[in-house]
Amino acid sequence: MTTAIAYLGPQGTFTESAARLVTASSDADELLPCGDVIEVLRAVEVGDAERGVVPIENTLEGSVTATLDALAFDTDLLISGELELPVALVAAAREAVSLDEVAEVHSHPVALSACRRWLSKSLGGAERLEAASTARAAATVAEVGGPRLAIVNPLAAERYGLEVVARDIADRSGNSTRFVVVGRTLPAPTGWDKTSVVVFIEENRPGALLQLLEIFAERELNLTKIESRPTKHELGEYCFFLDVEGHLADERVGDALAAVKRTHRDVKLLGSYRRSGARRTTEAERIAADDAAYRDAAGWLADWRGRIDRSATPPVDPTEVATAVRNARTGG
Ligand SMILES: O=C(O)C(=O)Cc1ccccc1
Repeated sequence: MTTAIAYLGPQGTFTESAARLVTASSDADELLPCGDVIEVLRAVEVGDAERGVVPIENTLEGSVTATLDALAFDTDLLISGELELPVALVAAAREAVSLDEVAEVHSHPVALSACRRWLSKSLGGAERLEAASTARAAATVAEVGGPRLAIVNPLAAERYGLEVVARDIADRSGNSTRFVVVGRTLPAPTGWDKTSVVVFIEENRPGALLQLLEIFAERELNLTKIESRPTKHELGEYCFFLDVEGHLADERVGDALAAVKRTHRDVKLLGSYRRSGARRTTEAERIAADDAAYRDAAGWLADWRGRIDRSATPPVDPTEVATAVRNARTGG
């Protein structure tokens, strides 16, 4: 059984840095670079890797839609963890080039969008070419050379022998990316967790989304993400990606998910896993206290249900009472 970790490659991607952190805290013995997100998932599905690491969200660009769609439509693997990393973007070329000579800029769509302003200000005339990853773009530019730039991780520039021509080119500082670890396991609760689901709303009717959100609001559950994506069946038909604080083993979260399943049926669990960032003790305590209250209430109800006498017949029959009342009125 392999312990390899598949990731969006080739070597030098931001995802590789994330995968290395996962390796450092596990017994994984090998990193397996893959050409795109679907390939990462396939590597785990066929057993070439035990887990996979893929980018899911960027602070400047929002969701990595290829990943959301792959998780919703192309696999039954589950998210088992997440991590957030700062992302520094540089522009690099095979040999020194002046910015006004650049004819092509290659990179992953998220990286191209994250430095949109710099691109239009400094490279207005250059063609933008999307690559499967930043390192893929670096490899292309290293191979072809000429008046071409790749927008990449500084480490990738070094690895592919490129020369950095501009640094810190993202539209805002503090650009970071969230990566998820996917596999077959549903990890146990840690007290600081998150649950991701996709809900397919069957009927397009007023209030359908509100009804879904109310399930969480009524239970005082915090949603950290809500995003709609086309279902790809019909124009105008959407599904909703929700991230809710807490683990599906938490009573309150379980209760909400059961309500979502009851009202929407077509619900896909994407995973229940430890949230990134430091655990907030007060929040963890609230969840524990809350679970105790839910269990108390369930126990109270179970006690009363246990006292039901199923052999007892009702002491009065309403139809007999109605007949008696009518007869008394008519003097019959
Ligand atoms: O292409 C990469 O290096 C990736 O890991 C995907 C990505 C691209 C841009 C920002 C963050 C992650």
